[in-house]
Amino acid sequence: MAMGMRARESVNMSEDLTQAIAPYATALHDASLQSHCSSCFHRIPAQSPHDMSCTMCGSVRYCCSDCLISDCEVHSSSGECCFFVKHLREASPSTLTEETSDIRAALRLLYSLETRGLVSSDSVSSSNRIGGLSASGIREVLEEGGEIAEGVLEGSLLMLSARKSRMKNYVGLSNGLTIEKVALWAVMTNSVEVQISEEQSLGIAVYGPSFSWFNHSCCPSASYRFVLVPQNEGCTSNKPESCVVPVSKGAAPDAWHAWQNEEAGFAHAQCKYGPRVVVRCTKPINKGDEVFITYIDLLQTREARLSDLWSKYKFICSCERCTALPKPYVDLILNCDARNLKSPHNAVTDPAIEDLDNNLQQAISEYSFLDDSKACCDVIESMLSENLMNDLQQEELSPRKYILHPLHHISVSSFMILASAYRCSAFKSSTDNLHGENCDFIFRMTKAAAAYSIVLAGATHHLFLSECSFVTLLSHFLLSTGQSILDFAECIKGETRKNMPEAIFSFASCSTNSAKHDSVRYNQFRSTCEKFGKHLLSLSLQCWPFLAQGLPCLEKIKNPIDFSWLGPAIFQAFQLSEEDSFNLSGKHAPATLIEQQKECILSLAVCCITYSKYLASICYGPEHYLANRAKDLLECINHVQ
Ligand SMILES: C[S@@+](CC[C@H](N)C(=O)[O-])C[C@H]1O[C@@H](n2cnc3c(N)ncnc32)[C@H](O)[C@@H]1O
Repeated sequence: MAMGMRARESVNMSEDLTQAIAPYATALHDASLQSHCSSCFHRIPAQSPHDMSCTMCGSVRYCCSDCLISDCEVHSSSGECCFFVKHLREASPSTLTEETSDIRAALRLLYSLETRGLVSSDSVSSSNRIGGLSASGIREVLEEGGEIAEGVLEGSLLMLSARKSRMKNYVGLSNGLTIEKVALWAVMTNSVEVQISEEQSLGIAVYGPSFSWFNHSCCPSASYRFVLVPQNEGCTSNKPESCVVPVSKGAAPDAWHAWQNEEAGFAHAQCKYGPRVVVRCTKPINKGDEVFITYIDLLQTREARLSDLWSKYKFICSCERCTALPKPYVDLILNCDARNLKSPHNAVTDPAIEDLDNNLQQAISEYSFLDDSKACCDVIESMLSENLMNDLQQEELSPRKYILHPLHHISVSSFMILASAYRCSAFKSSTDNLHGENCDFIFRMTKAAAAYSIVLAGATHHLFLSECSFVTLLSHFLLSTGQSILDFAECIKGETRKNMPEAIFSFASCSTNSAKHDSVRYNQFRSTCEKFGKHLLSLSLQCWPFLAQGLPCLEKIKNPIDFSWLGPAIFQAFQLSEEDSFNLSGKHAPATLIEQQKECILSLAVCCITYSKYLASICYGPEHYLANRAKDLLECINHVQ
């Protein structure tokens, strides 16, 4: 038996499908515990006169007395407070570095459900559900063993020990399951990362059926965003009617009971201040169709997506994208050797790709654990120099084992890491550069960051034109591309331009007033995206040779926005003018920095940011942090001009 959500009526893209849903339980990540309020998730200002912390464990902080009062019962009675005290006292130094938000959210969830009488051991045993939330896959994960199973076993023991002092009686289930294991697994498979700014996610939240019953698809029709309740204002629910209703594949009396409970306001009573989630439609949806969100990164091959979903959730995805035959264009292209670009349908997966993937993973871990961005860039660039195609004609004869092209998943992931690592190097260097000795180094790092982020955004845009669920990723990448190009424009601003004729965009965009009924017609959306694409293309034609110069891997890429130079099997996105086609042949644009190119670099930044703002308003609404950040950047540019 499984639950899902379907549309009550036909919905256009860019409409909110749900009201702001309050969480069942939340937990800040360990890294945010000292900087953010454990109740409302707002940042606690330095030296705030209202700031308070738990006097028992000292591990959670609150921004004001209202937040403390609303959270202290669940913090202490769930066992979270005791968990902090015991965990900090008894844990070995190695386990202290492990993230504990899953365990704390599970303690809180269990306490909230138990106090509402929503947990009975019989129903948990028979339905693999707790408080209406699915815990399906728990038997498989424990039988299979491995890291995740160990996490569930160890975490549930810590939960048990934290709850013991307050528990009236121990609840065991059949087959060695305990209520703690089920609650922890339910958190692992139903919780979402709470992201409210471009910084790292703050923590996790578990919502009731009205959010947790949305199933996954690799070509989803909806996205979600978080809304923090304004400080000191409890959330009053004046709820507009939701556009989705549950659908049950089989009889599910317990699940329906939980649904009715949530409808009656259980969650609001529990988490007065916690982050709300809103689901929004990113594609037109017909009445009665199931609505899907995504649980994973969509820019992966089918094999990687299936493996991700199996290891984290224990299900095999059978969505449209995973089962389509022949495979969809994006999946063919993400996974084929450059020599097979002419007939990607016939390509077979070469085992040599695993070595490249391992190299990449190794470089990523060096970057994230050792914070060594230089070593990371060296490893990835040397892999790309060896394996990224030079010229398609010659590659056909090449005896090399595997040849990458710029739309291959290894290349796209490499661009993503390089864009971030170069930006980080430039940033570190500029903060150390008080006397201006590193100017040349900073210039090179900033230019590399801008160039790699343009090709990342260009490759994602190309894939998005044939699979529009990449829209959310594209809006994020375009914003960071715009920011990287702006950093570079700042570096070369010596003789700043006076005007930017290419930067004036007059495309339809979302209204900035309401989040609910901003619906956009799909055809209008497609044509706006194509216009933005053409702008990106014409600007990149002028400045790409200069940006890629000195970066051997990028010099192989003739144009980072339109990839038709890769051959006729590559989906051609734009109707190119003769002049553009001539420029794309790579024989034309100069590789030195001339005045016109400087203008064009800034215009490219403006175009990326404006495009990102448009897409973010569609996916998340005009008040989302992404759209707001884009607005701020555009205002800043206008101000400087
Ligand atoms: C957040 S819940 C979604 C609602 C769930 N179907 C239920 O019955 O409550 C996540 C769980 O739903 C199941 N699920 C979600 N998407 C699925 C899909 N596309 N195919 C099969 N199972 C899926 C998995 O068991 C997953 O762990």
